[in-house]
Amino acid sequence: MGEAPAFISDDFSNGLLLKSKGCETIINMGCNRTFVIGAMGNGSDSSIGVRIFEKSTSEWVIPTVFGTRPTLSKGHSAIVLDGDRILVIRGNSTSDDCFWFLEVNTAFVREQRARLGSEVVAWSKGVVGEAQIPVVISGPSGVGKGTLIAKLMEDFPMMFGFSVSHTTRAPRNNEQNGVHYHFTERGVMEKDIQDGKFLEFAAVHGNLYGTSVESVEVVTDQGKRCILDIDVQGARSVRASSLEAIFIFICPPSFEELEKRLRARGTETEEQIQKRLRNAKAEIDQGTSPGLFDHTLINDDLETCYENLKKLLGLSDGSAKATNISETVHVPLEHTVSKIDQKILINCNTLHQEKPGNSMFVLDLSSIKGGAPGRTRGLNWAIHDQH
Ligand SMILES: Nc1nc2c(ncn2[C@@H]2O[C@H](COP(=O)(O)OP(=O)(O)O)[C@@H](O)[C@H]2O)c(=O)[nH]1
Ligand SMILES: Nc1ncnc2c1ncn2[C@@H]1O[C@H](COP(=O)(O)OP(=O)(O)O)[C@@H](O)[C@H]1O
Repeated sequence: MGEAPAFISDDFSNGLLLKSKGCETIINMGCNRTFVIGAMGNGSDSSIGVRIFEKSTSEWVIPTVFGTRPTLSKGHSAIVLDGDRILVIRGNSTSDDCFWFLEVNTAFVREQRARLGSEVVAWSKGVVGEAQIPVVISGPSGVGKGTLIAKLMEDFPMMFGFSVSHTTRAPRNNEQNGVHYHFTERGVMEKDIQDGKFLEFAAVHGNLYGTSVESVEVVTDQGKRCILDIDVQGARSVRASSLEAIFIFICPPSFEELEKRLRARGTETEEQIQKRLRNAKAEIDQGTSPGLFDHTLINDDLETCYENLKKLLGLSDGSAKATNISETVHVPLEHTVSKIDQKILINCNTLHQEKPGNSMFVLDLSSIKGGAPGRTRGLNWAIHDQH
């Protein structure tokens, strides 16, 4: 692309200032790079695009974009957070689709940049409220993971969401594509893994299984706590990744009982049952050895195990802390944004609206953790109505 446009502003090394032209915001990151966030760039017509002006070479770069992209709005504001990400606030929208993070130099972005050898950015949606860290549940085939997770989802539908994995295994009779798994061709899945779309993957019982970044994002974008049902290898990968989670291993009361359950379920051939039982030994060994899992639960009596699981997740009093989504507020098109320490102040000019006045929202960034898309969560906020 050609010359730098005339409207690029001077360098604002503290990153607090933004300048917009139409629906574009211009952010200088350090001395070398200017991010132009708006309609143009690599966004499709309906999403916010990003392009980067490299001052040292006077060249425009269109980065590879990870994560779910925000849809275009009539206007937005943007502000630099801690030098590694930009907070983008979509105007004329409500808090469930208002705060977006553009990760420009987080650990995840640096990792992907090194892997691809080209410029990378990553979007993630800011969910207002106490977003709780994902729950990883592992255990041998037939131990009752699916049964326990189904109970949790049924009892707390507003609180938990299931990360739908991809797998190359064939669906069972009762399984629906997109609900239990995304059933996928091996070649397609291998390509997606190569393209960095997976948080983790593993070969289990002769098939490929994996958690896509998007499958976790879909849940966290709803403000729900994500549950991952993954094998021990997957749990180890997640442990090693930047995704913070609580790790729970479900253990059978005995090997004989495991075999009985697996046979009683009646979903596998004899050959598949034998393979799963062989693998179960190693899984139980690894799962119960120290260091990987935070907690082990024995699933002997189902109700007792379920109660213990709820206890671990802070739900033992039976109270459904129904949702993480707090009060929804509207951020108008006209607003200003500033940053003081770990607080973002959004001052809304409501003069042109039905109920004129000024409202100030304060977003608390202290609970935001760095890392991959899907991790930039947990905004707390307070509303200071200045009517
Ligand atoms: N690493 C990894 N393992 C997965 C994933 N999804 C499912 N698994 C694991 O794959 C194994 C086989 O799952 P499945 O075929 O549904 O059989 P089941 O264990 O008998 O329910 C189980 O240990 C699951 O926890 C995933 O996304 N990643
Ligand atoms: N505590 C339990 N006691 C007896 N049967 C159980 C218990 N937990 C689960 N089951 C049964 O065992 C079988 C395997 O459970 P499932 O949830 O499919 O296991 P996983 O998802 O770990 O493979 C199912 O038929 C389920 O109804």
